[in-house]
Amino acid sequence: MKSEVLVEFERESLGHGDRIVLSDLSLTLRAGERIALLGESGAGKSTLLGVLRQRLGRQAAWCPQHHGLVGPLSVYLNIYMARLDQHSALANLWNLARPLPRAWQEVAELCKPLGLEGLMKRSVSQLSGGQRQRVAIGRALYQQRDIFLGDEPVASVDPHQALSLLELIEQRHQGSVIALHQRELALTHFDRVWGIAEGRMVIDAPSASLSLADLDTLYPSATPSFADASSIAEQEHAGDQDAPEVALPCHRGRQ
Ligand SMILES: Nc1ncnc2c1ncn2[C@@H]1O[C@H](COP(=O)(O)OP(=O)(O)OP(=O)(O)O)[C@@H](O)[C@H]1O
Repeated sequence: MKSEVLVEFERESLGHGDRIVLSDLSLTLRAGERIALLGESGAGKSTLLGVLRQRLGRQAAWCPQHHGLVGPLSVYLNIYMARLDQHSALANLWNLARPLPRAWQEVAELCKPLGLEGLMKRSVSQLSGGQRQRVAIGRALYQQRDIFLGDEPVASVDPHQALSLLELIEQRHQGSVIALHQRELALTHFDRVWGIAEGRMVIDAPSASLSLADLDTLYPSATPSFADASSIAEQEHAGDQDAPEVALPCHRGRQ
């Protein structure tokens, strides 16, 4: 039996004002699905996530691409802000000046698996890019919603952290739609892949049925021919005996 349909698009066009980004979109998001959303920069991942967020409303936790954190405020307050609407105005005001013990404890428990426990009092403007990204994930987790929507939430962390963050997100949500560029993770840690290219959803398939080579087709501008690549290498490293070999983009996906 198929699970409940959460969002359905039927031959729709999505975009910004008069500008259409995705045409003729037919797509179904079902309860419990973990979806990796792939596509070149500018393909329309954020555009689709924005519409999903509108349609899912309070079912969805949101982790934006540029984090949306308030630099001068502490890690604690940035995470606490995710539930401002669940507390009274007085509690919120009090918390700005002096954290309430219960809220502090809740945020501290969340900070542990994010590796932020020693940083709760530090202002976000004093954190590294990866630490900020983990605060942004923490804020989305603190919303305690069913579905996690993330716009490249593991783009600034190392591969090991990316894995453990995805696992944490998975443990705490019934489903997710996550934009990312790590094709291996898309195949190994998600049920389904949505792939956008040239204004269309060109891949909508179980990850188990896809290969890295299939995902490479989403990045045409990152796949120069071997002849082109070696000619670039020759030009760039002419006369440079110790120059490193040019790494071909996406080479592991070729079969
Ligand atoms: N507010 C906006 N108004 C008009 N056009 C927009 C707006 N936001 C994005 N676009 C355009 O829509 C297209 C898709 O952008 P989008 O941000 O959805 O891509 P993306 O796949 O998320 O890219 P990236 O990986 O670089 O974040 C781009 O051509 C972009 O210039």
